[in-house]
Amino acid sequence: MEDKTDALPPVSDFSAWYNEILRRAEIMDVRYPVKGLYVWYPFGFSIRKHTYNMLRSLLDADHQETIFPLLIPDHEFMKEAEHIKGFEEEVYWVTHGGLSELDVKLALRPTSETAIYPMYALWVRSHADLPLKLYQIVNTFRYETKHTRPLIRLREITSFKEAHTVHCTWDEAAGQVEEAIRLYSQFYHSLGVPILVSKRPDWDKFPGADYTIAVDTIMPDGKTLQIGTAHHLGTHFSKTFNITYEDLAGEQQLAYQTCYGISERCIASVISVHGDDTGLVLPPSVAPVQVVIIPIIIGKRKDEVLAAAETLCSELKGLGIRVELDLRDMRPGAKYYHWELHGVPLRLELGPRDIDSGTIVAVDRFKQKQQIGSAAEVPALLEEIQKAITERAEASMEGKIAICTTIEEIRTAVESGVAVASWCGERDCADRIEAETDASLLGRELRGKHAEKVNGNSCVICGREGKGALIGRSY
Ligand SMILES: Nc1ncnc2c1ncn2[C@@H]1O[C@H](COS(=O)(=O)NC(=O)[C@@H](N)CS)[C@@H](O)[C@H]1O
Ligand SMILES: [Zn+2]
Repeated sequence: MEDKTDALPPVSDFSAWYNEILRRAEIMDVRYPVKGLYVWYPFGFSIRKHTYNMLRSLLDADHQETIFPLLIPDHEFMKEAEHIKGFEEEVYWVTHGGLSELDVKLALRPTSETAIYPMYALWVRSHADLPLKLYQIVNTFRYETKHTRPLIRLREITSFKEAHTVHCTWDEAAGQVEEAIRLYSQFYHSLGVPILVSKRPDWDKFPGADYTIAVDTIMPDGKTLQIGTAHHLGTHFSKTFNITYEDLAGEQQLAYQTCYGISERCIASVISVHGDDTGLVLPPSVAPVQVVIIPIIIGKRKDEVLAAAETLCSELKGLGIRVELDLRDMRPGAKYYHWELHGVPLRLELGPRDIDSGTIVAVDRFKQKQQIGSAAEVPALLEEIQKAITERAEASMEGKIAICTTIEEIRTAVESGVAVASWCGERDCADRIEAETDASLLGRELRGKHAEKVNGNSCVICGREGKGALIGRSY
């Protein structure tokens, strides 16, 4: 499925690079005949599998996984006014079963609040049932009218992890939102993807939420990608869906809720943030192939080399490493090209000379070469590569964040990344900043060290005292 006729576009031509890498590295096939729907190649699906295994292992510590129905009756979907306003232009409807028209039209879930919360109303009876913390990883459907793009803006979101929690008090729900962001930070750290956390301005929060905390990363073209969100829902939905619990005094109380979601944009971030002009660069944590062994087969010692390579391969498998032994009838160089394109973090070369000297040539994805003595050294090597990939991405993001004190500086900064500037918090100043820089006000930074550098400075628009805000172009 890969042709090497012309070279991969450089990452600096990001849009072309991104489209090409999805095909060349066999991640997604964009030729499916419905706009906004794409097909996972097995290799891409394997990246997804390892990535979502990581996410599940974090969630399963104190959430339970389940699955709710895809189809939502319109009378449930239309219950919460703000939620409807936010989604009525994006929701797909099913109106027929076979040849007969349905008496109740059914929404394809764009997100599952209105599928889940009627059931939560039946399940939640007492404070003893709380906190309730469930998640599902399902496909959801949004009739996106902006430019659709594989893994980034889909009409069928194939890997939508949505968690929905129920609590006794507003503060407990607020604590859960914090916990969700902590979990997302851990998840993205395991992918080596650096993040910016911010509280979205009120006009950008999730429909029906009290507030929204968002996780963004900066893509190679300087645009931000929102790769996770956590919402405090207050009692907006518990009022509408009558989710109440009996408290210790025997009184009925409205429950407080949160929900938080991640989609396959997490895969888009791993591909984009780490990729280089040679192809994918996959952190060992999620690489389908962590180590590839290339036997250097020379003439009469072929059998000896192959035997040594087989032994090395089974030793690595014994260490739980995802390893491929490439026995294809190709020049080593062509093999190197293939595995580098597929982002394999570590290549081991084994030839007669290496056998004689009892060493193995180890070449990491950044083409750093060294000799190792045995398979036992490989786990530590993979950890070093994980760290190197993470640090490289963190440095790259830091280089895309600029402290700004004027609109002109913001305008320049958002060409290649994110601006940090002082904002008074008023909407009309935010509108002016967005209009004059053609970028979005991402919000007040949380858990980060950038905004504090401009806290107390005067607002870049009105001059009143402001606090640091993040501004950037976004997908
Ligand atoms: N069309 C889309 N394609 C790919 N990912 C998307 C799309 N729309 C949203 N997302 C991702 O899904 C995340 C959660 O979506 S959301 O609307 O913000 N939040 C919810 O739906 C809440 N119910 C939390 S699960 C977003 O942060 C964004 O990263
Ligand atoms: Zn202002």
